[in-house]
Amino acid sequence: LPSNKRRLPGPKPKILIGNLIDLPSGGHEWIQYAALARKYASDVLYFTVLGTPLLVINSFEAARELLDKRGAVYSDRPRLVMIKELMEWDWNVALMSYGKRFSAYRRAVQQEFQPTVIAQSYHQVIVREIAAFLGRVLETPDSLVDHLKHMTGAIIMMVAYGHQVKSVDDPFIAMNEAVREHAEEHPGVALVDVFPILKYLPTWFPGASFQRAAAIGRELSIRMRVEPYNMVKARTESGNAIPCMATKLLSQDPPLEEASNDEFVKNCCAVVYSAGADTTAAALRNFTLAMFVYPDVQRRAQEELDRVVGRDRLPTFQDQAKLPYVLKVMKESLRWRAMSPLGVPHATLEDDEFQGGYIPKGTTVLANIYPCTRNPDSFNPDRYLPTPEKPDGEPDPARAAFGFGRRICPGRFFAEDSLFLTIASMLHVFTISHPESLSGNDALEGITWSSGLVSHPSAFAVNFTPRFHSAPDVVRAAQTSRDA
Ligand code: HEM
Repeated sequence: LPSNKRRLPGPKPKILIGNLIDLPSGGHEWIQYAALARKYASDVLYFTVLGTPLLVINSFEAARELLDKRGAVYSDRPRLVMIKELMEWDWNVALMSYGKRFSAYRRAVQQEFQPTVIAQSYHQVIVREIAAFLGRVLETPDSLVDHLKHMTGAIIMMVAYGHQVKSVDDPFIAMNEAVREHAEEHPGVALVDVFPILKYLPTWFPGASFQRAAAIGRELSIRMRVEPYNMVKARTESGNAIPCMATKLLSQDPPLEEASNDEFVKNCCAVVYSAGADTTAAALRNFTLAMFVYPDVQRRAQEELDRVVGRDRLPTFQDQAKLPYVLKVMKESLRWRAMSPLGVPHATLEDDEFQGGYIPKGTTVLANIYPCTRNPDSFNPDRYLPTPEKPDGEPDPARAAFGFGRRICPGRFFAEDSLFLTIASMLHVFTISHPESLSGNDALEGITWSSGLVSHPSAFAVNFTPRFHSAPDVVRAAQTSRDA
């Protein structure tokens, strides 16, 4: 640090390695960062790792101030040698450095997922896949994880590529799963991110196992972009195109920043394919857990559904305005456990100062979403109701769960819509319960959440019991009418 600059709070760096051994690891890192923030009585923590600065933000206010209000400075992404350079995922707008090329991609993705387009073009896909999902849960209630993978994958594949997923063994779902597993085994911060020089080691070099991992990651990166895209191209050429994001972008000119429209469309659709399914599935697993941990919340939501929807049909998007409690259950599912607890790292484009401390250009910035929301442990949809002290209720958790500033998730409206209707439908059709009828903290015993870009709860057993006699008929009727 320049001698006239003050270092922000955080553990004292050691010679050469800096804070390498102070960085939380071994799971639930977001809780460890929050504890460090309390220890240093600061909502921002500053580390240096082998010369590279890292800032971890631990409060909503600091995240708003830095990432939202100072977006011109805080919207870059770090170098990420392993993912971007070795695995060659640099085509992915979520990882792209800030600049003209990024803006062109971001604009295209954002336009496809604004509320008017979603309502016009995608609601019907969501509605159809939810009916199919409910049917599968009725048939094999023990396979929730597979059913969620199937549904979220099917929605995204239809929206992005016009591809109808027929089973959880669909090759594109399997490919996405392979990417997810690979990312979990080889998390973003590999040794090569700390020592970029390692990138030049050949794969056969002892200790260069990351090179072999990178080779697999590279192959997946290519297949993921090329294979679904080629399918759309082949269908278009044979006159059987199904309207979707890919066909729409193909009919337009590429932005000036990109010479080839093929590449542009391939990259835009692949980012939606890679970012859109797993996050939504994680949110729905957290929701399911919360429902047997908090049976009173479940009951209140179901009373509202009985009042508004009755028992002859499934809930629809048109019911949303009349289902304020169910909507708050959805919001609370975004807050209770973050699907992406440390978000995607931002990076600074210029030197900056905050609370009297210095933040150099090129600092990696993590927003720890976990402490950004208060009372993290109780699932309480009533927290959003106005009180005399808080006339607007507590802040909408979507303002943290989807990240911040110019990099905020462009899929957030789409994600919230899919979550709302899935949650309303699951609550309408099923009583969700713990197999041994446990509730409260006892029902959470032993459950942990994975680290990584997307955080999933560990496996848990759950019972889905049709809530009323005709519930299976209501689902079957919805499947038939929506298939027609
Ligand atoms: C519950 C579901 C979802 C959650 C919790 C979620 C969360 C996030 C978060 C935390 C970020 C990082 C924001 C930041 O850097 O500050 C992000 C970025 C992104 N998300 Fe989502 N997301 C979800 C669903 C989706 C969906 C459905 C799509 C696609 C339609 C999508 C597309 C993207 C893209 C393209 C980015 C990169 C944005 C950029 O770098 O500018 N996400 N998301």
